[in-house]
Amino acid sequence: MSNEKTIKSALISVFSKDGLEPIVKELDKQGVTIYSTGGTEKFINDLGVNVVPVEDVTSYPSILGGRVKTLHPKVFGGILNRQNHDGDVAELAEYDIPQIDVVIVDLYPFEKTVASGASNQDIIEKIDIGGISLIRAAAKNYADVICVSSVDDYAEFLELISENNGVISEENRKRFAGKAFNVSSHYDTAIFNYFNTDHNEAVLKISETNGKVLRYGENPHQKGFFFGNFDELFTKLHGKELSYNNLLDVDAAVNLMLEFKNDAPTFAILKHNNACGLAQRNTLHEAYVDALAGDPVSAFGGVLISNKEIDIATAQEIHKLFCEVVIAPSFSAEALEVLKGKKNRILLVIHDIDMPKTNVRSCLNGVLVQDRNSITDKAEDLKNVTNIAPTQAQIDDLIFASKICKHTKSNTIVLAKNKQLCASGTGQTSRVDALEQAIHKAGTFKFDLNGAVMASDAFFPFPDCVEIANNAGIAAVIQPGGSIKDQLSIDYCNDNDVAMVMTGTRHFKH
Ligand SMILES: NC(=O)c1ncn([C@@H]2O[C@H](COP(=O)(O)O)[C@@H](O)[C@H]2O)c1NC=O
Repeated sequence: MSNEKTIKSALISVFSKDGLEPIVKELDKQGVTIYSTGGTEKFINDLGVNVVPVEDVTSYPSILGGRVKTLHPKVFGGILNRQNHDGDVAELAEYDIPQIDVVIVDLYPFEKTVASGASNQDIIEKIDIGGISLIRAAAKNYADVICVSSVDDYAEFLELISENNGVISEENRKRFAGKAFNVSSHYDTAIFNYFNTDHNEAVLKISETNGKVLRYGENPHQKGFFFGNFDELFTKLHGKELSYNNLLDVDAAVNLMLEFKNDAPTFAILKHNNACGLAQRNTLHEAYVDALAGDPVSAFGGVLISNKEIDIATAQEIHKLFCEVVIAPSFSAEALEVLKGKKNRILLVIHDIDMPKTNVRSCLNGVLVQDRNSITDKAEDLKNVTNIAPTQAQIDDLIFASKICKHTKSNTIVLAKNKQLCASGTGQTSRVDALEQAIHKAGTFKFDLNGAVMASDAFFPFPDCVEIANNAGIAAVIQPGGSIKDQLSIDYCNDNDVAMVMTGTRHFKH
């Protein structure tokens, strides 16, 4: 597939002029005729390079405030004609249409304008029409034309023309056409998603152009990729590349800690997406020590997150533990110095931005999409259903436990006391199993469950769980309620002086 073509003419119309200068100079050196639009033409002129205004080709001015400038048969004829087609060649001559061999476009920055919070009118004006049409036309006719559709490709294009003195193979023209359709489809996806903010259309369009190849997927024999903007959420200060499993744990950790964002110092340790330790204290150091006490065995190799700056005292404690990732809103300089002491330890500063409002996951031969679980149980939402009401300290613990429960794999039971996670049962097929796992674990790490509270992600279908919990010393329970047999659990609690509140909100996490 060699079919080489020598560049003799180029149409350049770019929003950002950054990085264009060396290309213009190289094209000029090779004697290429350059056509260009308003601002780009001025830029090229200012470089002292000869340039033909596109108006000279179209014999028409740029109109409607620039909405129409290259949209003309003489421009698109010059790009779309087939050079091996006698009819096309004759029409070019008949209508005095110049041949165009290269199209270089940088589109109006639609996504950036949306992200900047600009007005609707400003955003609409940043929907590029002429530029996207130039890209599509040039890419379609890659048999004769090369399309440079992004600033990201300038360096490669410059190398191609410099090395081969303007001669471009069909292979390269086709490759650049592929890049161009990537640019145009991504651009249109962004526009569609702007118009479909209320999800009125049951259509999912995701376009991620900065995919990252991961070392491997969940296991070494699986390929893995991450499609997303990691740098928007985090600044990575130190450590090895994040793996597929690290990313999943980081996601779980961030979502969990958002529940405690504005609270007193809180520290969480996660393993395989579930919290194995979490505590809230007056200082971060105490919070870390008590989070670790929740399960010092599971904490090995875990992901750590705090809602406050990591100070030196906390860092010195953390440094004794082998952990994969530490995430915090900031690190003091001394803390950073200590934590950098392990070469591979990943240190991430989390930025203050919102997480997406929807969750997406693969399902069968498609994807499932749902709203993010944005409900956090609050004291004012609790309905006391037992004769005795929980004390204020118990209410605080119930809310604390419920927040952890919401971010733990179902079925789950979370046991907590004095703002410390005592233990949880995670991802069990029965609620009783989850509770028994939690009680067993609490015993392993010597927690006294007398006076502790229990949170359940879903209702109790039978009174068995409250009975087992009461026998373990649990004093108060939080659950959504909604079982036809709720009364049996309520009766048991009343007979045994256990307080129970209902939230009306289920927190399944599958
Ligand atoms: N209206 C048109 O015919 C048209 N042709 C090219 N553009 C865009 O105009 C920009 C360049 O404009 P200028 O050279 O005037 O700075 C580029 O982002 C290009 O994609 C156009 N603008 C928007 O659609």
